[in-house]
Amino acid sequence: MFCSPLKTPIRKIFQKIRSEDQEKLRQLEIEKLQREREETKSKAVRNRKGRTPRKRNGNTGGQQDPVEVYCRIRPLDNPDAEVCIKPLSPNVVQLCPSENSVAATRNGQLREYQYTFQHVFDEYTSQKAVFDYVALPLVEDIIHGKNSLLFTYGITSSGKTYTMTGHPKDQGILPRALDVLFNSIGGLQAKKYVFKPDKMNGFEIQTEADAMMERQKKDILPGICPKTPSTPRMRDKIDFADQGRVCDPSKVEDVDEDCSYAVYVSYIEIYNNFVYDLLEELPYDPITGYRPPQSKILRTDGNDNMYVFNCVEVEIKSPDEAFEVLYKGQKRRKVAHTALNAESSRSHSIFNIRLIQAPLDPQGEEVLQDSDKVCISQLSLVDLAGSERMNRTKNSGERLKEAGNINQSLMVLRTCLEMLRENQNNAAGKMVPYRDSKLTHIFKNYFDGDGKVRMVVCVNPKAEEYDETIHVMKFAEMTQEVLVSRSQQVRFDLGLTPGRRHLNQQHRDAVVKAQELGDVPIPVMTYSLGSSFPPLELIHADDSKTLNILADFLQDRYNRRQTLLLDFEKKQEQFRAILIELEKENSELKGTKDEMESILDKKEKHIKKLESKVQFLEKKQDGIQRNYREIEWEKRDLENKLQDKNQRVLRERNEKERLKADFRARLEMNNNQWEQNLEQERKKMETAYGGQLFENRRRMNLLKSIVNENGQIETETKFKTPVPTPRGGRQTRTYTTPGVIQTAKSDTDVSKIGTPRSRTATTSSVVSSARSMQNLNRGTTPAKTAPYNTRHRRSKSSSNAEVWLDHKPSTHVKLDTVLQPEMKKKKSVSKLEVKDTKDASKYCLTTQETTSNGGIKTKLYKGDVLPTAGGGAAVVFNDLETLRQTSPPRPRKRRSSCPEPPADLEGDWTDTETRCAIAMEGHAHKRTKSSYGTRV
Ligand SMILES: Nc1ncnc2c1ncn2[C@@H]1O[C@H](COP(=O)(O)OP(=O)(O)OP(=O)(O)O)[C@@H](O)[C@H]1O
Repeated sequence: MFCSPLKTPIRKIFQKIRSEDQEKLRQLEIEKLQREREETKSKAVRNRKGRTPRKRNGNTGGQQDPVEVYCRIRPLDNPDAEVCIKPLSPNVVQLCPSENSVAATRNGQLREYQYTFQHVFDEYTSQKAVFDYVALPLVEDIIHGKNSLLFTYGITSSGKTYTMTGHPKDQGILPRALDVLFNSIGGLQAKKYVFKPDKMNGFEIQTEADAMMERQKKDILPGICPKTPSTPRMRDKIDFADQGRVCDPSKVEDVDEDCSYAVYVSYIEIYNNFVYDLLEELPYDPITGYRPPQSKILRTDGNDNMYVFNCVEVEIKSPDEAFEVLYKGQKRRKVAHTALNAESSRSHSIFNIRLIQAPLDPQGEEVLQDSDKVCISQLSLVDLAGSERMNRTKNSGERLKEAGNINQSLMVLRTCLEMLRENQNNAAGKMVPYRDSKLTHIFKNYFDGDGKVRMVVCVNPKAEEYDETIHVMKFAEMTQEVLVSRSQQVRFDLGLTPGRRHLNQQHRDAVVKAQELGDVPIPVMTYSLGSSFPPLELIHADDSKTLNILADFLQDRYNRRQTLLLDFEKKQEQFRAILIELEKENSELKGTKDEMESILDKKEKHIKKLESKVQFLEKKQDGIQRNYREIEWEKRDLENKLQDKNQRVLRERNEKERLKADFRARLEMNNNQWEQNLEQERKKMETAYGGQLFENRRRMNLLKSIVNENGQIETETKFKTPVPTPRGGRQTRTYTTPGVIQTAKSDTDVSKIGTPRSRTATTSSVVSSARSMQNLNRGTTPAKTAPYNTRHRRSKSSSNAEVWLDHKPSTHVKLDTVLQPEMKKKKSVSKLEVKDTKDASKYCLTTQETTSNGGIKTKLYKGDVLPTAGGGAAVVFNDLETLRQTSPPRPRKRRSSCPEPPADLEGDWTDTETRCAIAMEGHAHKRTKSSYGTRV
């Protein structure tokens, strides 16, 4: 089938293809540019991730500061108790031994010792004062990118934990430090996960988009889909405000606003010289409960800093979050009840606050994506376990072991500091045994590196504590002599506009306002050189103060101008680079455009060619369609004719069927007619036979008497005629000579009987004539009584005209019997052929068999040959002659009047008759209903 062509739309299709091609080219160009940009971006990201972040970018500048030691005396539990220590001045304490002290008993004299510290806090000093004095400068340092270590030292129950942590209502250094830190950087914090730990003590920077993805993954999604109970999350949130916590309002002023900040905390303890992570989520087993924590190992990072490997660091965004972490860690901390302290710390705890800061990008929007410009500063707040005398604590078992380890680690700390001092004073260069204890190993960086180290020596003024306190004082005094390198404040001199975060915020606010007001033009970002000039009026000629203020102001203004110029130049450079890039892109695009235009020209030419080809094909298609229509008409015409013929054939077939049925009906009618006629004939014959039978019997008796007289002839005559039963079946009636009655066993027997009569003759004597019997029979039998085929009449010609077909098998033995059948005209055959039956009207079959007494019995079956409708012949047997040859003749005996018939007569006769039913014609036919003959 051909489709109808769409001539006009083809042009439109071509135009569409052309425009699609152009569009595709444009898209390809855009994709190419995007790919190039992404590649450059990913290269930048790869370069960024490959670097290890620097810990800090300041240098020591060769300056050193001694470890600052503060002394805090706790109040007595019993105000009336004797004291062994009293502050003499803000820096000096005096240690007075009690009379019971070991030193007093040993020396026998009560000697007083004075110790000078950075500051001495008496028992009335508040937590706030201690914090402001000791820890606030350290918080300032951490914000300025410096490291600091603050630890509390003292004997057990001297107030170390109280000083470091305090109570919710009376907070110690740690919570206050967190408060101040968040008060200072709260609004300058980067979004969560912008700074991400690299698990090697460093941090990497993520874009805000990546950080948002991580927030969704870690914080939002687990909240939406809570974890299974087998891995319990953090304990329920604690509201610290409910516990009466009062925030410290202090704030560090000098914070770089053009930086972004993030706070990470970790909480570890050193217990029995093993490091444990107090914030680690312990695996939970429903049967055994929480699994015990695994100790951590210490490692050195790329900057030779010690850190706890695989330690959990939590990013916190508010003091409350920090307190949750602190609370969680404290619950896990090893605390025990001892004789000297109800809640004695059995481990050294270290709470690390790490502040990560990085400058903002030039727009003041996001963190600058440069890992080299990241500063990590750390404040370690350490609550040491208290040294204790074994005999005083009366510890045993586990507590005793703990105490041993605590004392051991404190001893190592003492040794390390002594060694350091010695090295610093004498340049001894001895190896400091930091590795002897985890406590000293972990703080190695603070003593070897730069930063600030402060110690608060806590003292219990109880007189009984004198002997131990004196050791603490000695250690504290010695520690003050150890020098630690000073850190420099971090400054990111990148030449970026100072105050860009603030300006950006102002600009954003202005844009929002302008959008709200509608018509007002959107303001552009402006840069300022700082505040206006200070008052310049000189009070007197030597007013150096005003001049100094002016000089500072001008210096600051100059600095700002320089920074702005730098920023401007940098931006110019960037702009130029972008312009060059764009110019390159432009020229490349021009080249591509020319290329594309030439491709387009080629394609247009190709399209024109295709259009002319299409026109030619359209014409060709028109011609083909015309032909197709004509063929279509012809086809339809032929189909109509074929349909007519089919109908005619169908009609004729129906007519034939009808004729056939008609013919069959007529045939059946004729058959019925014939059957009725036959039935009538049969009935007539039966009535005729009745009279004839009587006559035959009479004659038979006559014949018997003749035979008896001569004693030579034995004759038996049997007639079997089927008589119709009242029910339409057949009944067999046997006629025989008197005294011999034979009855057929069944209808089958009757049907087997082919001839109505039989005769037996012996040849051993002269004989009577069977012929006379034959004639007798023939004379009494009416010709028309033949029951088998009414259509073929028996020949009525004389015996002279009869032509016999004498059928003798080749094995026939000729006997010299006197009595022979009379066959005037005969044709002898040993093998019967159909053609032999053509001229014959009579048929005789001769068979021979030996008898039991050695004689030969010859049987002659005779019958009429009748032509059949199929062109063959049928033999109706009607006579049987039996010739017996016996030897030698026995003396003559008088026979009984009714001799017994031979026993085998009936069977033989029947058997042979069956054998005679041989097909003589070349084709098969159905058996007729007649039981007297066999049609062949
Ligand atoms: N300055 C102080 N003002 C009021 N109470 C204090 C002070 N110092 C300590 N205390 C109290 O003294 C007790 C013991 O103090 P703390 O637990 O802090 O001692 P410690 O040195 O940490 O002991 P340990 O080494 O055994 O852990 C606590 O009940 C605490 O409240």
